[in-house]
Amino acid sequence: MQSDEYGGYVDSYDFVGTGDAHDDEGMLLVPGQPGRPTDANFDDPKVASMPKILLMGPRRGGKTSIQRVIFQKMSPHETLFRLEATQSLERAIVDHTPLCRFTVWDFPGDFYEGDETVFGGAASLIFVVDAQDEPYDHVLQSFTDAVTKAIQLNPNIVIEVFINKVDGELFLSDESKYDCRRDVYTQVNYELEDAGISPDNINIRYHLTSIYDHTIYEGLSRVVQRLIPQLPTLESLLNVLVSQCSMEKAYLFDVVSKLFISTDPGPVDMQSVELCSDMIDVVLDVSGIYGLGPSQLELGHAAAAAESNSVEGADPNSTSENKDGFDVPDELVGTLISQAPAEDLEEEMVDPDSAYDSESASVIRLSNGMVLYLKEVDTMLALVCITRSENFRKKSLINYNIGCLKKALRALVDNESL
Ligand SMILES: Nc1nc2c(ncn2[C@@H]2O[C@H](COP(=O)(O)OP(=O)(O)OP(=O)(O)O)[C@@H](O)[C@H]2O)c(=O)[nH]1
Repeated sequence: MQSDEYGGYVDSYDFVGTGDAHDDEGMLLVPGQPGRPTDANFDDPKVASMPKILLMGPRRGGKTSIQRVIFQKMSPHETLFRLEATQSLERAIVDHTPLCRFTVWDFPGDFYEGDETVFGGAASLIFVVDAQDEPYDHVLQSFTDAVTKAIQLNPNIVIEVFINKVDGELFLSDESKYDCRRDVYTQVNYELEDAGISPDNINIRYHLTSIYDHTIYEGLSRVVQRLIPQLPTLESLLNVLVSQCSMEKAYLFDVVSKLFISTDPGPVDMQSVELCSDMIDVVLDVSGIYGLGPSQLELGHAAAAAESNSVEGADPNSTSENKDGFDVPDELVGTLISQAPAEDLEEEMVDPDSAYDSESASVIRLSNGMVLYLKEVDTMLALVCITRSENFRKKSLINYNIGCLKKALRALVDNESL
């Protein structure tokens, strides 16, 4: 039996590492998330209509590692010994939250010589360059080939260059990273001009990334944000929330991938994004350990709330309509409960599906007087706010406004599925 939702659940799974599933064309199918079905049909109109992100670039640049670390929660160190060279196109569906759905196409190294029509329906082309493998000229020639074909077939495609592996001894200083970016940028422009393409006519974004730190999340978040048609609406909703509640910053995170899909229009400070993203780990870990007792499952409380000094636990008496008065659909609570089998507790990795639900909330007070406030706002979507402690006193006002935001998000999702 298969559910009609791709983020839904089937009763037969092929987990990563327990056997590879192949589609009709013999392509290896990789689940978008551990526990997701691998027998997804990429020809299904619903899947086919999702935006496509293409991962291309030279061999061992780090394409598969990026995909596995972000979307399948492989630890960066594991990529060292668990990944073999990609032999054929690998595709994955990323469908954790209704506002952000897409497919990732991981091509084998070197420029893809096969069917160029793949560029046709693609939203983004990410070209992954190994920053530690100088000189880049040979690699960037194949980049020019890919870009030329991509923009010929699809002028709307967004080109992103991930200058990957900016870590280790070679890139200890920020200066060395910026030098590397400048080298790649100059070389790309040179190659494009050589191929008769004016670099001014193509919008190419450059990201310095490493799977060993937060830069890869930042780079992919920027890519993914461009795929969301409702982004301007999300930004203005967050803007209203931030100004009404005198917050410093608010981010919407996909809880599973930990990519931030939107924020208010104020400047983004990556340290604060990292902090918010770490908070998601804390919530999932604490909920995974303490939030899944049988009694809580019966009551529909898969969430625990963490606070650095004190813990704000979920109200044991609350029902599916929580204390803030938000309407939490009973079916949702029911689904979440049914997805939390006891054996999950034995898994080393916390399954976000079972550790995160409509009751999930957490407050962390920092020693510098700032407060981080996390609240569930939609399926696998978390709002993480940064606010001064003096502005956090009117918590009911903040919760009321977050309730309004939640309703607006639901309306956006419902509109989308019409
Ligand atoms: N230091 C460092 N190593 C990385 C990073 N990303 C990937 N690697 C390593 O690079 C090696 C190759 O990674 P892959 O993900 O297999 O590269 P690929 O581009 O998919 O290679 P093909 O499958 O041959 O196309 C692995 O040993 C990874 O551990 C990074 O950000 N920093």
